[in-house]
Amino acid sequence: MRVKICGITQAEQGKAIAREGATALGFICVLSSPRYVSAAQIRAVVTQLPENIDNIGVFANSTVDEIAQTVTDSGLTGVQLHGDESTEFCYQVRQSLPDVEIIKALRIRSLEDFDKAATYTFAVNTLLLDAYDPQQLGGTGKTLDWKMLQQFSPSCPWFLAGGLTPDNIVEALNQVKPSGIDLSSGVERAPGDKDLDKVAQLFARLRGKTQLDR
Ligand SMILES: O=C(O)c1ccccc1NCC(=O)[C@H](O)[C@H](O)COP(=O)(O)O
Repeated sequence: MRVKICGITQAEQGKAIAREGATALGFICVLSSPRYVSAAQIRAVVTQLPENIDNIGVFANSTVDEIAQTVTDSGLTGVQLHGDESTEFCYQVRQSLPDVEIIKALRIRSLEDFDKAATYTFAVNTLLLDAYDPQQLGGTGKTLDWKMLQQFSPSCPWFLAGGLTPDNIVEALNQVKPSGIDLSSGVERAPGDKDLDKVAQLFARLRGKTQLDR
């Protein structure tokens, strides 16, 4: 299973989290987020990481040119589209960046959103399901209805996100079988400042539960 830890801002924390077993790190490229990092800051982190780590930039309602420029400047290997991007826009990003993993994040409110998610599978490599919040796009700490997610089986790999913590991860994975998990505020001291004890606790619980990739 893939494990993505999102909202990395510091190289030392990124390196430590990769050593613990993360398969992917997420970097927030959304200016309004307290976890925002510039392309230069991302590059300073990714150059210190092992090559097998996926480095995912999280964008919301950016243009294709802005995304492509950030990928070039930073060394990102993946792009997560976390705003209101259409299927056509996702496809355009995929065409522009053929060697980059394209992840579409959807903020789920009801069962109907599963049908919407299915419409993106032709345009992206991977889906990510996050919790809905009227004020914040992501990093909210809110959980999804895991029981409802038992009905979600898209034709592409997908990440479960939203309020996952070392304390609830085993319960979540007992109910849902995603291809990967994504955590941010559940392993933080403050926005953008990861709590390495919580990260260690998370991987200890995962090792007892599931086969990690790598
Ligand atoms: O984390 C942010 O600040 C953020 C801001 C704007 C768009 C997306 C953002 N985060 C996206 C993520 O992938 C988070 O990991 C995801 O929302 C889960 O967060 P959490 O519920 O805190 O685990």
